[in-house]
Amino acid sequence: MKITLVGNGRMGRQIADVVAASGTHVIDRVLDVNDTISAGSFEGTDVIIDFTVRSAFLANYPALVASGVPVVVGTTGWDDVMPQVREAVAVEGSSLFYSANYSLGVNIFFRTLREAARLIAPFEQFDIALSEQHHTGKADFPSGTAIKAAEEILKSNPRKRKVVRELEDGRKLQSDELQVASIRLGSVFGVHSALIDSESDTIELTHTAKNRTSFASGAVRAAEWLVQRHAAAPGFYTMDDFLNDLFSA
Ligand SMILES: NC(=O)c1ccc[n+]([C@@H]2O[C@H](COP(=O)([O-])OP(=O)(O)OC[C@H]3O[C@@H](n4cnc5c(N)ncnc54)[C@H](O)[C@@H]3O)[C@@H](O)[C@H]2O)c1
Ligand SMILES: O=C(O)C1=N[C@H](C(=O)O)CCC1
Repeated sequence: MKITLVGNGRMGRQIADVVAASGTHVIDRVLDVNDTISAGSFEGTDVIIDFTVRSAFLANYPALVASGVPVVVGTTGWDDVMPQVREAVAVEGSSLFYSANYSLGVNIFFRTLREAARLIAPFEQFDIALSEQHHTGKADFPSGTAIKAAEEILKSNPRKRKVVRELEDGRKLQSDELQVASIRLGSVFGVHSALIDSESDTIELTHTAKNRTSFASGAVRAAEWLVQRHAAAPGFYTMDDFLNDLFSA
């Protein structure tokens, strides 16, 4: 595949390394903040992989989608505009794959968490909260991964109804509120924990990223899958579509 990278930061460079090491694909173009991006920027490329920042993604997604080239998006922090992005993909008949986290390990963590949240739901003695830690260069909080983990808990445990990202002094957390706490620390690649507590015990589920390789190799695998999928059925895809294929194969 000829891959165009949008974003030449920590993740863009990691993807270029993974692609170079694989010897299977090539990086066709690398576009960053000083490039003018339009639908025409992607002519002749097979797939676009975008790891930028919220503001860049909001500015660029109409061009990415209008190019007709399938797009894998790793950029986080734009969940609030998901309906508009889905609509643009449908109108253009293009394909876009989004995951807040392309690591297989994190996606196994999500499924484990979904089950844990379901199992504790009937037992009021068990409370649950989430924490995430990332490097100080990260622009968004909570992490996209933590937002997705929180969605899994809300779906599986009716005792939690809304997410609280920051606590205000003097206000107690309500029992139906799910706290998601964010820490920015040094060069941490990403640590996500679900903390389950009762009077008798604690259960902790933690995923710790040891480097960025699994994010990058997961994004490249998602790109391979999306190129095939786009040819058969263009649309908006997520990790669940990809993993359901992978796990059932
Ligand atoms: N989905 C995943 O698996 C996963 C993994 C790691 C990081 N991320 C997310 O990926 C994103 C990038 O992370 P990073 O650590 O590489 O960040 P980074 O800050 O190192 O890189 C972002 C890059 O985007 C570029 N950029 C800014 N504005 C642009 C524009 N208008 N057009 C094109 N490029 C532009 C910046 O110059 C920079 O090179 C973040 O949102 C992060 O949360 C997702
Ligand atoms: O380093 C980052 O930035 C990461 N961002 C993603 C998120 O917001 O969940 C994935 C983990 C690393």
